[in-house]
Amino acid sequence: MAVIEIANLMKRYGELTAVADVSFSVEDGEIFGIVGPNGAGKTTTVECVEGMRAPDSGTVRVLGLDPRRERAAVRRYLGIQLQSSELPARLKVWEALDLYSSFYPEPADWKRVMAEVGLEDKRNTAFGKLSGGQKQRLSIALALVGNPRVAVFDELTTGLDPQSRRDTWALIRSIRDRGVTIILVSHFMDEAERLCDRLAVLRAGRLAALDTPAGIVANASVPGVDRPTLEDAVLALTNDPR
Ligand SMILES: Nc1ncnc2c1ncn2[C@@H]1O[C@H](COP(=O)(O)OP(=O)(O)OP(=O)(O)O)[C@@H](O)[C@H]1O
Repeated sequence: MAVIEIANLMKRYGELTAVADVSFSVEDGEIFGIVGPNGAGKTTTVECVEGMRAPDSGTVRVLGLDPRRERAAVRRYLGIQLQSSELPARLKVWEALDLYSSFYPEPADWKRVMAEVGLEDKRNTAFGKLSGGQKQRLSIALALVGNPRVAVFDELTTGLDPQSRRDTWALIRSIRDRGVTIILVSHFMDEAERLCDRLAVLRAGRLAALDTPAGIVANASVPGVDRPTLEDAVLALTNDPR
């Protein structure tokens, strides 16, 4: 079953066409990655899924609902990762979780979510005193506290040390194993390869490829490289002057 369906999405900012024509579906229980260079339209695409931007044309459906016209209903099903700078510095970890869970009609038990992301021992710590990795884990917890069917993570592990990145990947897998469908916007090809079931590769607002990471590598034509990596394949697709 498709949880998210995007058909011929187009979005302009004035003269600039950020998303020209993008179509894909995300299946229930997938970890679906969106990759591509800066400015390719990744964030704009997920903002249309979240209902934060109105498409100029095309359709977006989340569990069959229109994220603009049925925004309140869609918000109940979607967990969105905050940019970590968006929380007040003095808010404590438990207060943030308690506050966010109050926004949802059927929230998860925030104490369980706090334990799942490994922040129990920081429950009384103010947001401003957390390390970068702990802030990131709190932002993941806040995306999960509403008990979402779909969670959207944009640049999940940017700025994290190698161990924290691996811990975050394990956390994302365990969230998926609980039945949450995940959309991940990433610049890290190792992350996309290890975590994602399928990838949409965007280039200048269009789909350059839609396949499993292994499928993208297998179909890549990277001149002069015998055994291309996913990064080689994605760079070849997104640098193609066609
Ligand atoms: N609010 C806005 N107003 C005007 N132009 C915008 C706005 N948001 C994004 N853009 C432009 O739209 C294009 C696509 O931006 P978008 O943020 O969707 O790309 P992205 O693939 O997420 O890039 P990045 O990897 O740098 O985050 C870019 O050229 C960007 O400058």
